[in-house]
Amino acid sequence: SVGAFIFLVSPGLTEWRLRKNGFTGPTPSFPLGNILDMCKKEKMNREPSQGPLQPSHDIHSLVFPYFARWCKSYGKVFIYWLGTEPFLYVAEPEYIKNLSSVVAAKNWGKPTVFKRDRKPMFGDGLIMVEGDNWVRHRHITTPAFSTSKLNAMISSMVESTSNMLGEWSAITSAGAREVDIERDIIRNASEIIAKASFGINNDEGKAVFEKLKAMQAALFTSNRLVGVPFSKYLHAKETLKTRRLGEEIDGLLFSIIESRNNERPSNAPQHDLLGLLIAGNQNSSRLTSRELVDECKTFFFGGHETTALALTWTLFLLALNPRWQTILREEITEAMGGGDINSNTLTKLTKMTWVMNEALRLYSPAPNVQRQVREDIRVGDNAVIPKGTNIWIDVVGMHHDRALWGDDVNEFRPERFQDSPYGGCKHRMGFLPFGFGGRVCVGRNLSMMEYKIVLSLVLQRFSLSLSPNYNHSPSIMLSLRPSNGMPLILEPL
Ligand code: HEM
Repeated sequence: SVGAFIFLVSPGLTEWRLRKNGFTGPTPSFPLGNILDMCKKEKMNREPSQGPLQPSHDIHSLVFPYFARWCKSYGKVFIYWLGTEPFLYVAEPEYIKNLSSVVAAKNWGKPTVFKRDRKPMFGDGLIMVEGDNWVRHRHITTPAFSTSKLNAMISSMVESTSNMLGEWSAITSAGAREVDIERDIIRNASEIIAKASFGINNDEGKAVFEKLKAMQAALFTSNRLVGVPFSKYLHAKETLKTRRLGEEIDGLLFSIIESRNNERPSNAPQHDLLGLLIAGNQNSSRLTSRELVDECKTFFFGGHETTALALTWTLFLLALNPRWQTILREEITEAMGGGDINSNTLTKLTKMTWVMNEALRLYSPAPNVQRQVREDIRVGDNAVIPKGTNIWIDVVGMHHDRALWGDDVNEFRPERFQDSPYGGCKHRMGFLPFGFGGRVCVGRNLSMMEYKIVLSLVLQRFSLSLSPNYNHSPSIMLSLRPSNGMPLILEPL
């Protein structure tokens, strides 16, 4: 049929146009593109190369062996193929700056493959919407993330975290010392984000939370082959399960929104993000209930694992660097002055901000930023990037690039952020843990607040070291995770 013909031929045409425009890259095969190459090399590099207690932070060739290899042959900007989709690989900050000056935030697309595969998680929420719709979503969501609004969430974050630490204390006082902190930190962060997004103080909220967690577990098994045609049929059972859970979650969120819409204005306003969106949802560009549902899911999926992993990798780095545990503990004690954590305390934790940045640099939870070109664009001399090309920005690659950071690139040195918000990187677009331009992460203040609260409470109660059972194997499962968990030894203080 004509459809099949276009399906077979159009990637070839794009490949031809890209090559004609001077872009090189590994030769793709049909229909998998360069995927086999990517899978093969990944397995070969899985052998642990160091002892468990001296893990190396030089992780680029470990997590993206194929990119590290292709960079050697084709440089920091080249084309590769995920299935039948062309991706422009970019690990060159100046190139990103140029892209950013040619394409306005609202004209960026998100890769179609990525949208389709993540539909159950993000729907048409802020991460995925484009054009004028993105402008409208961004405009309505941004005020909900203002510092004054977020401050109302501090006490609930403290409460959830204190429960987790209570469990850790019970474990240590029963004689065990090793805890897989990754699992608990993710669980805590998912509770925090559910409370912050739509509230879980009633049965409906609790049910949404449980189903979202189940959906995440199902997505992990089904979402591996991004871009390969028909791959969802290989995981038919999980695909079906996710779809059913998705419908149940939507139904519950719709009814939460409906009952909130029907509440009298005299009722106490809800301080979660959904409540703030509903309160700010007055004029003609308001978000529909469908869109509000998708924002709730977007905040949940976009907001908890990323923050949890920033914390997990930080605790790992601190376990290896006891001196920084002491430095932070002193800063926390001084900032709190014997009182509780509040918004004032948090702003005083400047060294903790350096540590967060350094952890986000070495182990960026969002290992890449993805975009799609909606119109042919011209970057630099004559090279035209054809409409439909996906852009894959290798954040891990840039964060570990010696040419950008210097010889101490793979060392944990938070003080590099003391005088520079880019950590002394030679190019300010070389440090992109939260993306760039108008589409930069809307939740970064929320994540920083949560990060500081959790880290302060942990460091006040425990001193940390790495368990001999830890096996250093960071890998990409949507986000950058320790593939064998994060067992730490906790010493109560
Ligand atoms: C350490 C934690 C986090 C990291 C590393 C992170 C990272 C990112 C990155 C890389 C992007 C893409 C930006 C781009 O395309 O240029 C993004 C966008 C986004 N993030 Fe985050 N994020 C974090 C926490 C959060 C939290 C807590 C929330 C919400 C509660 C959130 C919600 C979003 C949303 C809605 C977008 C889409 C923004 C837009 O396209 O306008 N993120 N984030």
